[in-house]
Amino acid sequence: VRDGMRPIEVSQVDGVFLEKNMCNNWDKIWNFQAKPDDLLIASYPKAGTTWTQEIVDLIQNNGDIENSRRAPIHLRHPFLEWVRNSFSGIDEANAMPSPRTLKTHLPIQLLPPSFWEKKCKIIYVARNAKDNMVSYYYFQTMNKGLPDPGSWDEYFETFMSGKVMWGSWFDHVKGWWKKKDSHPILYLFYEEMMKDPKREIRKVMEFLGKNLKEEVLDKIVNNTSFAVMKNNPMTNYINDIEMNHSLSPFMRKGVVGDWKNQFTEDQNKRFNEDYEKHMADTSLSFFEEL
Ligand SMILES: Nc1ncnc2c1ncn2[C@@H]1O[C@H](COP(=O)(O)O)[C@@H](OP(=O)(O)O)[C@H]1O
Ligand SMILES: CCc1ccc(OS(=O)(=O)O)cc1
Repeated sequence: VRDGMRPIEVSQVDGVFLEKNMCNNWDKIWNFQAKPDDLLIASYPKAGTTWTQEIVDLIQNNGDIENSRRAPIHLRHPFLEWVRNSFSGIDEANAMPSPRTLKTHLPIQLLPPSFWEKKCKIIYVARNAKDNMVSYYYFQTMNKGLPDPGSWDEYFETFMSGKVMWGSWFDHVKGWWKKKDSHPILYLFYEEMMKDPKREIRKVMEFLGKNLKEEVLDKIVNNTSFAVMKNNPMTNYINDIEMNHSLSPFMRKGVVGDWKNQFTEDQNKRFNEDYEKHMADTSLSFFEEL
């Protein structure tokens, strides 16, 4: 597939749509050598990745705000599979001293096997499909490093068929959910993070084996709020040359239930029917409003 309007070509690895550069570099990605003390943050795109990254970074830095503002978030945590011009997430990760925190959007079956072999800790964050779809639509609108989404109605079909970058939302969230029973994976939900951020931040802290004082946790809650991250140039991607924030800001709304402003009644009905079928074989469930 070639997107004529943008400098991007899309291809597939094992039936999952990925940028062509990633597919051409697939051997290098697949053979990436993880280390036992690597921490991986994994997610479907637009599920709350950046939010989770900032929480993790602040916990690792014992709540030191200045330290977490040392660099934009994408430089603090290499985006493993991303390849662009001279940039390679794998090269960035290989050049980084340990302990490393890495980011990926790969579905479970495409994660380099060394992460399993080295028993690396993984934090996965998931978001309800409807809000995730709306957020992804606006992100593809503003990010010319991703395919043009077309109209909302067109995108609705594309998303439902899983023909988006990093593949089907359904396969992604279900695959990672299943794996958590046999591997150290902390599975977070965007909606739970919205409902009780301190409780979820504490979970991350415990998973990382840290013990921070209450006041430090409160500081992390405040500094990872939507409002603070939206104004923080180290988390809001304001200087990313591929993103046009005037079309839609990276830090867009940051709420649960925004899908109600986007889905038509018909789309909601169709979505719910398909959803039932796709999710019949999993114990995983989501809140789509708070
Ligand atoms: N601190 C925060 N609190 C709540 N939502 C946040 C957040 N930081 C980012 N987000 C939201 O998370 C989504 C981006 O996810 P990712 O980091 O995986 O790309 C966007 O959702 P919306 O587009 O719904 O606003 C963004 O606004
Ligand atoms: C186009 C590069 C890019 C940047 C960020 C992405 O997703 S997320 O913000 O981490 O969810 C995806 C692609």
